[in-house]
Amino acid sequence: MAPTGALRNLTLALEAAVVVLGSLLFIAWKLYFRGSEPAGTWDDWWERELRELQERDPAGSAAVWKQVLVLGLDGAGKSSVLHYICSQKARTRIPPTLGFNSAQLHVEGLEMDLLEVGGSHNLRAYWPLYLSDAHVLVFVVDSVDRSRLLTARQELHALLAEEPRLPLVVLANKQDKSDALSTEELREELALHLLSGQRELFLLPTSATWASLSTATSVLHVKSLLVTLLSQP
Ligand SMILES: Nc1nc2c(ncn2[C@@H]2O[C@H](COP(=O)(O)OP(=O)(O)OP(=O)(O)O)[C@@H](O)[C@H]2O)c(=O)[nH]1
Ligand SMILES: [Mg+2]
Repeated sequence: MAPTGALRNLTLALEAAVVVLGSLLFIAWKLYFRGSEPAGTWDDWWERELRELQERDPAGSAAVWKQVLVLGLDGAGKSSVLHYICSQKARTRIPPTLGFNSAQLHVEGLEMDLLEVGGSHNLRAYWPLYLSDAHVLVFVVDSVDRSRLLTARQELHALLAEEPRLPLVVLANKQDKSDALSTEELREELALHLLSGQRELFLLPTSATWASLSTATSVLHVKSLLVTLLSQP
């Protein structure tokens, strides 16, 4: 029978060897990962690594959030514009918006929240409530709907009376139709010169249809404009 004392000594020696080996491995691991960095504490090293990672991957850093408010009379094409800005898939029927409709776009470090409030008469009373959170207003006009241009103009001017600085993008929509008014005619009809003052103002001809996505009136130009506009500090 082996003496108990010798067994205890062997166990102690083995434990000591494990501890020494563990310490050596830990030191080697630290030295290996620190490479040629100047001496610093463990915390310094970890913070430096994190900083480098964030610099290497700016998309991983927090995106800037901006809200785009999309308004205009019922049937002007707001939902269609939103759909084709966010998705390039053909859609045959887009139902009228009975309340709100929203879509999110993540482009170049920008988190864009596109919010449409329906344009029917009863919903227009809610439009002003959303202005204070908006970074830009997109106002969609049906370029064919001559009989309601005055209403569109009155609604737009009333809306912006208290918002002298809010950037405005007016879309002269349905330009694919042969009887559409031109942007020059709409600029006059909507009296846009009265709204320009201190704000950035754009008037774009658009066709919110799948067939027009690769044409000069594509809504993808609106997307580019919004990215440029909202990327400004
Ligand atoms: N030809 C053509 N039709 C369009 C265009 N934009 C929208 N439409 C059509 O117009 C109708 C109304 O479009 P919507 O996008 O629902 O209009 P809206 O402004 O969202 O209307 P509400 O939600 O009721 O306020 C739909 O039948 C669309 O397919 C366009 O540029 N060209
Ligand atoms: Mg709609």
